[in-house]
Amino acid sequence: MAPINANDIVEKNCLVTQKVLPEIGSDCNGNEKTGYSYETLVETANFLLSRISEKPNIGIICGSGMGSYWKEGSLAESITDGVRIPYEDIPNFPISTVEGHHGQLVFGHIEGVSVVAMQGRFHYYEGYPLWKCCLPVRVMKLLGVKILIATNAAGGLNPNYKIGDLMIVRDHINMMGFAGNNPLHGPNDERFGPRFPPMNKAYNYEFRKIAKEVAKELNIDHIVREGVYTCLGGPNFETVAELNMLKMVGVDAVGMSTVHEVITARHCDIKVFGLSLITNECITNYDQDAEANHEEVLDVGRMRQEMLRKYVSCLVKKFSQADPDAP
Ligand SMILES: O=P(O)(O)O[C@@H]1C[C@H](O)[C@@H](CO)O1
Ligand SMILES: Nc1nc2[nH]cnc2c(=O)[nH]1
Repeated sequence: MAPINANDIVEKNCLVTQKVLPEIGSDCNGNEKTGYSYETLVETANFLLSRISEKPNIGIICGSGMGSYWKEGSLAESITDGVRIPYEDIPNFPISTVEGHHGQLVFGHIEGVSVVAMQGRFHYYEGYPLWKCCLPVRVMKLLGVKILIATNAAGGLNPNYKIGDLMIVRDHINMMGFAGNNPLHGPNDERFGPRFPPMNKAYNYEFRKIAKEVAKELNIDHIVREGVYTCLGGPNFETVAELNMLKMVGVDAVGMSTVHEVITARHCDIKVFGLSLITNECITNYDQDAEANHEEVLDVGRMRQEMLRKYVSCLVKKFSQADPDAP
């Protein structure tokens, strides 16, 4: 009998179990996939359009504790005329593996505005390359989305921030990008956007101004801050030395998402508003007993659920009125 060749087993298993998708591009060694083709994402968008009766104007990414779960009173639950489509039913979509992330798209209305919300997002630490984490943003573009509200849970590094505060994202530092890990890495398709997109106006000025005004109207301005967010790859929380380094370079809040989604959105000319819920205090000295943990992140999300629902709902309405492109 011929000896068993491990390669044959792997290859056979791959043929049976691997769903072959038309990913495009490669790195200079010719083996790293860098995206799905425009045409593939059009297929995904057409599938979704066949399930809904109105195109969404605003896309919302519900992060950990920001409506990523389906609970009474959450932002995603407040969407009226809701059409819910689980990620696993959507052609070419990844699936959500994070506790507290429901894993579905919700189409419908908030304050009369047509929206699509991601209940749960995709993270690098789940094993997805950045382009795949951001695939839904490109699909949103193809669905007609003009504005993206990207929310996240983050650790508060600014010593003035308290647990439960909200941070309007003024800007980000693309730490993973410093090492060349970027969702736009690989061949560029001009139908999405330019090869070298600017990022100095990543977070829309007008929306940030509106968000501060709305915070005053809702009487929550005492907990609403504005600052700089950074994303690290995760899944571990940071060491004391790492946090002190981030503090030195001007980071106010640390998370594991958003930055690459925002880059992808700006690349295809979607206007962006970013909002972080400060779910824990970053520990920047060695004397503290406390340790960061995901349960605390979800608990603080639950605690702020009602306020976030109100705040983001108002923002949806005001952004839609302020955006001359949005119907
Ligand atoms: O999905 P987001 O960025 O809101 O969630 C953050 C990052 C990790 O997924 C999780 C850690 O608790 O919170
Ligand atoms: N990287 C990181 N992500 C978070 N998400 C929620 N809290 C944190 C944190 O402290 N660090």
